[in-house]
Amino acid sequence: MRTGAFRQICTCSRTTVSAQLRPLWLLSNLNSRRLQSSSSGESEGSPRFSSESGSISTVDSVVRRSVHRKFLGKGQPFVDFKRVKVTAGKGGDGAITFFKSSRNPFGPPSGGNGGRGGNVFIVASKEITSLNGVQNRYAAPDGGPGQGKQMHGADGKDTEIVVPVGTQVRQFEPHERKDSTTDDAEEGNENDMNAFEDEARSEEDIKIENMELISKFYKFRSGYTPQEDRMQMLLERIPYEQSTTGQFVDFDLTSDGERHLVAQGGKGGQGNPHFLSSEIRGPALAGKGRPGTTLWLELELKTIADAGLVGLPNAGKSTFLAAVSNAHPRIAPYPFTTLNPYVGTIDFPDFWTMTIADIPGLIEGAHRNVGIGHRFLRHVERNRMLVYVIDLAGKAPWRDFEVLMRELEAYKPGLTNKPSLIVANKADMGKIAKDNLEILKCKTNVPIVPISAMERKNITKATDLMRQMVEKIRAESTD
Ligand SMILES: Nc1nc2c(ncn2[C@@H]2O[C@H](COP(=O)(O)OP(=O)(O)OP(=O)(O)O)[C@@H](O)[C@H]2O)c(=O)[nH]1
Ligand SMILES: [Mg+2]
Repeated sequence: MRTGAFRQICTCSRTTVSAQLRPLWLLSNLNSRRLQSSSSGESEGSPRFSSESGSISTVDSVVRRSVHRKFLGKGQPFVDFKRVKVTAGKGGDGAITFFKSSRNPFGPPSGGNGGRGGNVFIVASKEITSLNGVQNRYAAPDGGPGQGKQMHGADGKDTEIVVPVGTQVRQFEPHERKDSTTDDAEEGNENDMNAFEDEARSEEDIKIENMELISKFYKFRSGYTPQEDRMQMLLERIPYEQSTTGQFVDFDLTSDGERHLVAQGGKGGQGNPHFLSSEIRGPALAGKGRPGTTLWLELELKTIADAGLVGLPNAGKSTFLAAVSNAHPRIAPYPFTTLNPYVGTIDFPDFWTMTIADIPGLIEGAHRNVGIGHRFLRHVERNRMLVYVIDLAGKAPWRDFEVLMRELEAYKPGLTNKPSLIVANKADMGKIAKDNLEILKCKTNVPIVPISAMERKNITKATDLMRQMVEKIRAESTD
């Protein structure tokens, strides 16, 4: 009896150790054994594998839990603000080559142009809901250099920054930029201007400066130095070589698939055939690729939904969202259960749909960022209509409503002018809820629908009213 018990303990501990040391090997082994057991009609917890079933269920439950967390959005932190440095690719240099043949060892110029540097685009996708996956830096690849036989370099591949729908993109200038990354073309121009302005400088200095400027835009075959008249010709060409400076970036991505160019790749340098003229018969120079645009962007995600749920913590916003839509938000009897906006879709029987956003609870002083109010308020801004979720079981629900209105107005004047509805929740709480409802009705003209989100009572009345309002807003916006 005692020996048997001891053997059983040994078997269990051996299984546990191997599960920790060789999880993959064990998992496949166990899975195949589980398959055998199910094909032979045995239940999962069959006594035959009793010592191992504990390990299987542990692994399974871990996997299941992590999948569950992922679906709830808990696996990845929600990010709604990010700063990003973006650099487009540099253009490739043009080539300095000549056709050669047995008859003509110094044939005509044949250098190909350099390829364009890769552009950087920003694309909106409804598949993602957070800026979490956006990196801090993006750099598109450079264009390829030109080759002999007039072969042009390949263009750099374009890079895409994928962001959620509702992201606002704005360019900003960080302090360090002034010194380190001023566009060298602009710098060159400035030098050029100064050269003419400063009469005190000697001709020799001007010559050196011009040569420096020219060498930013052109490359020469080793040992070749352009003569005076050619230097002048190259200086005159410089304005045409400069990359066009992009416009200030400031836009809003409001629909799925919307795509904007934010940083343009540098132009490729021209090959030496472009410098052929009646004076220059064998051009020993070519254009250099231009640098791509570098800029800093601020990305700010502001949820866009047809209706936004606004309420104090614990009012029952998430319970209402779960009752009316396909969403499964976390619901708990303590404040700030919801910390990130959560968008669900309400499907009506006639296949008409609308989106609804559960916004984290706001408290008094939210407009001063009390209770990280600013982070939450930014998600109220862009919903088409507002649904105030008020707790009828509270001490003075009408005051809660006043606080919410005040906070919204203080954050952004005019925000409360959006079409609104009050969903008076927890109407199942007996006399106190009934009395509070009567007082609330006297205090405001905003339509009120008493509901019990928990018991799913009067929900359809609320959603039908929301639909009417959204249909009206959509119709007005398309007019
Ligand atoms: N009696 C009653 N309780 C409700 C009702 N609706 C929600 N509750 C309860 O109220 C508590 C808070 O509900 P939530 O839906 O998490 O509230 P919330 O507004 O999302 O809260 P935060 O996310 O913290 O802002 C939970 O314990 C719910 O079960 C209702 O209609 N009647
Ligand atoms: Mg909630």
